[in-house]
Amino acid sequence: MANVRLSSIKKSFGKTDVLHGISLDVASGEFISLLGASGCGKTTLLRIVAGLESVTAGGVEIEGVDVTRLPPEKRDIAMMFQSYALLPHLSVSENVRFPLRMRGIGSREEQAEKVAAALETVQLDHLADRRPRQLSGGQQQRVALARAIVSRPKVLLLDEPLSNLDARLREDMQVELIEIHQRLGLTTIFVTHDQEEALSLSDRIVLLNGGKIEQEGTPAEIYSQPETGFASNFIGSANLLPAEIIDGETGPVAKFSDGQTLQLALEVSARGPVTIALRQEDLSLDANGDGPKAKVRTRVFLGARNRYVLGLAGEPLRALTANDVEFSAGQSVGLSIDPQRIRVLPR
Ligand SMILES: Nc1ncnc2c1ncn2[C@@H]1O[C@H](COP(=O)(O)OP(=O)(O)OP(=O)(O)O)[C@@H](O)[C@H]1O
Repeated sequence: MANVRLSSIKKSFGKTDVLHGISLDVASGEFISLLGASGCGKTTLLRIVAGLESVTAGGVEIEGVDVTRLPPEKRDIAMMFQSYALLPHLSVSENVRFPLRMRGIGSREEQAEKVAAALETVQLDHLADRRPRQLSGGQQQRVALARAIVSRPKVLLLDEPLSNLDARLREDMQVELIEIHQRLGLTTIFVTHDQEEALSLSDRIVLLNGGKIEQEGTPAEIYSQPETGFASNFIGSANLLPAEIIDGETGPVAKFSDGQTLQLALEVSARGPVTIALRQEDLSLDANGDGPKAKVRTRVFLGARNRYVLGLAGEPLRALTANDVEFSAGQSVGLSIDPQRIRVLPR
């Protein structure tokens, strides 16, 4: 049974349609990410699951029970936001106990046991008596996480919970979230606009675009088989180039507007106008390469890598290389790419 089932959810605010019919099953114990650009409706969808927002049409089921009209406290879910809103006058353990108290779950002793277990899960048991202001941002984040998991909700909803943390802490918390999820097996819906975060954390990614599901699949599927230009560009920020597929001497080739061609995999059956998606990290540059020639426009030094911006058939083309690959502006370089890594998308 699906743990969470969303059926044809629509949401409008006044005359603005924000969600256009979202259907989604989340399996028990699954970690799913709602990924998309700002304004695509991720938070609205999460708030609908939580019961903080009503639907305009459609329904929400949790473990087979229709909860569409139930208030948040009757849904057995927990939500953690970007701003974690701890109560400043309460200690860490009192903050974590708060949802148990509000819902009258268990005796005082049972509550204390649950609080201790939740604090241990997020490795904060030694700071139980501190006040929030005596903690670092990352520690406060963990208190909020402990508070969210203390009642072992059926569904854990996380809305960009790591976006206030600096890069290093964020990576640590990502690893911690994965471990906690593995240990507790909570069904989790995670909202993010960060593709790397979605790729590294999720069992499944649901890519949203303008209030609709653009594509869903495992991180590997979404990364290596994007089905649309939007998906290719959003995940791994691919280069999207207009081209025409024609039959070359050794199978299909993509012909660009300047007449240059790029070899495609033999099994590509499309012919005619298409969009070719080339990932930045899949392109190799070689001064003497025999692939299509592109002209170097700029180089951006990224530390471990270089990003080159080149021009191919009048279109900008970005390529990531090792940091010791040196070309100068204006230089013409040959491109090569494994034909299997080239995605052909309908135009
Ligand atoms: N209460 C509201 N009243 C009117 N419009 C709203 C309301 N809440 C959200 N919206 C609009 O709905 C759209 C989707 O908002 P939502 O917050 O769900 O997007 P999001 O994908 O989570 O974006 P972000 O990553 O920026 O939070 C936006 O255009 C937003 O302005």
